[in-house]
Amino acid sequence: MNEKAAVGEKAAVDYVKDGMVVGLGTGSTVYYTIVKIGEMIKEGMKVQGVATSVQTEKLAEEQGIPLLTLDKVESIDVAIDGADEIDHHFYAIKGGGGALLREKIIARASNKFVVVADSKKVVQKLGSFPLPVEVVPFGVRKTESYIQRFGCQTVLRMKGDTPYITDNGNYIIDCTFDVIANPKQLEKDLNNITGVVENGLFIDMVKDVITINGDKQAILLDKLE
Ligand SMILES: O=C(CO)[C@H](O)[C@H](O)COP(=O)(O)O
Repeated sequence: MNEKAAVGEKAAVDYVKDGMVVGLGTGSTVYYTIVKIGEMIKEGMKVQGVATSVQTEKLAEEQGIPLLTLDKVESIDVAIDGADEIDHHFYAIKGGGGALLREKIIARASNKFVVVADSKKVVQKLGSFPLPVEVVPFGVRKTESYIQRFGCQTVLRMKGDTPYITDNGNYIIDCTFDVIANPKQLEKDLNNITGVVENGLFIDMVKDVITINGDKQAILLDKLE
């Protein structure tokens, strides 16, 4: 079994229980969680999902997972999602797939937020992966210049010849820092810029991380406090 399948399926089996409302992340790792939840439902378990993207909505529907909108649920028991990078303090970069805003809203609304990450995603320091920042299209070049003041190189994400558009109708600026020295502060600073909607740093949100150890087993990562 590949690493993504191993961590993705373990999350479904270990965290999703009968009667739960589950936040369904976006991407190629949580794909395996969603497919597994679909199987569990076919075997008789009652689970409802809240999707973090249009892409996940489609996948969940294909797998027979009943969906609710966020404002219809009282609380989300657990949300499960991938990450682009995660460190040992459980700070994460997300948004490689462009779904960071809905992912963060759903992670925030969940009683427990679990990240599924193959071994390549676990890093000592965040920053090798360009940090996605969702911005409103109006005045994007101005917003980009304010972001650059934090010492990064920026690229407006494109899809073909036109800017990539998120499910919320916004743009994404990918920001290369190499190393993010203080993720906690940077998360706040970026969100203080007028024109920034949200950034892909997830700070003090992740409760558990499922990854792969040296023996190729899916395990819970130890957290450095
Ligand atoms: O944040 C995300 C999407 O916005 C994904 O969770 C992240 O990009 C990881 O994706 P994958 O599991 O495909 O590597």
